[in-house]
Amino acid sequence: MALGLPTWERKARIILCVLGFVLSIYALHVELSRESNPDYRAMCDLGQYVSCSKVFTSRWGRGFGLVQIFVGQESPLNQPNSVLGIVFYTLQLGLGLSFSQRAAVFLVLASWVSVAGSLYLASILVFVLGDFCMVCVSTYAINFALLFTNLKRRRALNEMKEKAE
Ligand SMILES: C/C(=C\C[C@@]12O[C@]1(C)C(=O)c1ccccc1C2=O)CCC[C@H](C)CCC[C@H](C)CCCC(C)C
Repeated sequence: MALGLPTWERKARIILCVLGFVLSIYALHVELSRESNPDYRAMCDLGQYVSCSKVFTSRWGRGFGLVQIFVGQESPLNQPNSVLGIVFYTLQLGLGLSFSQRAAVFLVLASWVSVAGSLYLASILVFVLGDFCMVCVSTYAINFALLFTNLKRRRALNEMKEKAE
């Protein structure tokens, strides 16, 4: 079954998804800790302009700062970005282990959305918050690498299908 799929693809996916998942959990932990205690200092708070908790608790840290325009800040729909990240990496890992062609197409699409989201969040980071958030930048790198992995995978699955016909 796995014939034709590059062997590194599965390994790369597992590593990237686990990393992204752990970083998202950590971001969620920092955000919730900081919200309940303003004096909380996270490991990734290294200075005034290198502060992750400042970024996570900003208005862009929930629903990309966009959801609250439509539903209000306190709405249950306005979840932290990291919750979306947890869902995203879980899907990427779960569906990525199946050999379904349709799943592969969905993974590529979701990956493009995450890269667009990363570019958006990166520009907020640089131009609005003026902060360097290492956890954020790491997740952008993971999202780019995951897109590359997903594109490779879709191509390989397509070639397998053509050979079978
Ligand atoms: C920890 C993480 C992102 C980091 C961060 O978001 C954080 C936490 C944040 O508070 C923040 C504030 C201000 C500027 C930048 C930032 C961020 O950088 C994970 C998201 C990863 C990725 C950007 C998720 C993309 C999900 C897609 C929308 C998927 C859609 C597909 C669906 C079918 C599930």
